[in-house]
Amino acid sequence: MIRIENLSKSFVLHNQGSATIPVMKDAQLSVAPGECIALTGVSGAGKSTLMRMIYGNYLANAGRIMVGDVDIATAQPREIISLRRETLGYVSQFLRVVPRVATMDVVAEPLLAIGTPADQARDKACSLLQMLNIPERLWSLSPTTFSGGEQQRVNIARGFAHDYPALLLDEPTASLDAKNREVVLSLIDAAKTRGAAIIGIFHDEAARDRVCDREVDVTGFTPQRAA
Ligand SMILES: Nc1ncnc2c1ncn2[C@@H]1O[C@H](COP(=O)(O)OP(=O)(O)OP(=O)(O)O)[C@@H](O)[C@H]1O
Repeated sequence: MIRIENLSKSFVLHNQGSATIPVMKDAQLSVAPGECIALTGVSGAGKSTLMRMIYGNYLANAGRIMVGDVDIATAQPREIISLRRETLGYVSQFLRVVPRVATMDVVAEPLLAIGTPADQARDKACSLLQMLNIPERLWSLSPTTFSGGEQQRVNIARGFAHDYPALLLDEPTASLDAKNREVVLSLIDAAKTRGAAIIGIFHDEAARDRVCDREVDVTGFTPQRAA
């Protein structure tokens, strides 16, 4: 479902004499439907950079990033937007809150975007918010004022509302209590069971061991080692 071939990335710092920082060279990675892989490696090794390239936020310098039959490395913005709507989900660490939009609608939005009838989208949103222990009295409020953990759970509910065939998870269990952490792990398990291909960054080692089938150490893709 996700296949990365010969992927390379350097950052050019235009405001610092165009200094070039090579971060990744010839990265290879393949994730099958139903498989969850963990990106590992020391801080600064390039885990977030790889994730951002797969989501199309950072442009690759060379190589291919196939998600289904779309190559993100060369796709037009329009194709990337459509891929993100239908195929590729991303649970980032922080919720990007739109002021004045009710929590329930924040969670239902990805379903409405693919044409799910409003009542069905709301039902799914409510059941996810319930599972993730967001008190019902908060559902009609904007999550702007929610605690860090509450915002993260709203973000997870939103990320799991639509059954994306491919899913990127950035620290999905960070700042969660034991009970909610279990809920998130069960959502990941369920996504694998329905055939989602998942790539995650998990600093929570026990969580990683529970849900990941494989670890990929991105240090192996740093230019010095690859040379
Ligand atoms: N936008 C950017 N501009 C310039 N350099 C960047 C940019 N983003 C990342 N880098 C550099 O790329 C390297 C990899 O960073 P990245 O954030 O991907 O590492 P990481 O493995 O996710 O680290 P951590 O575990 O600390 O989050 C670092 O040396 C970083 O300074």
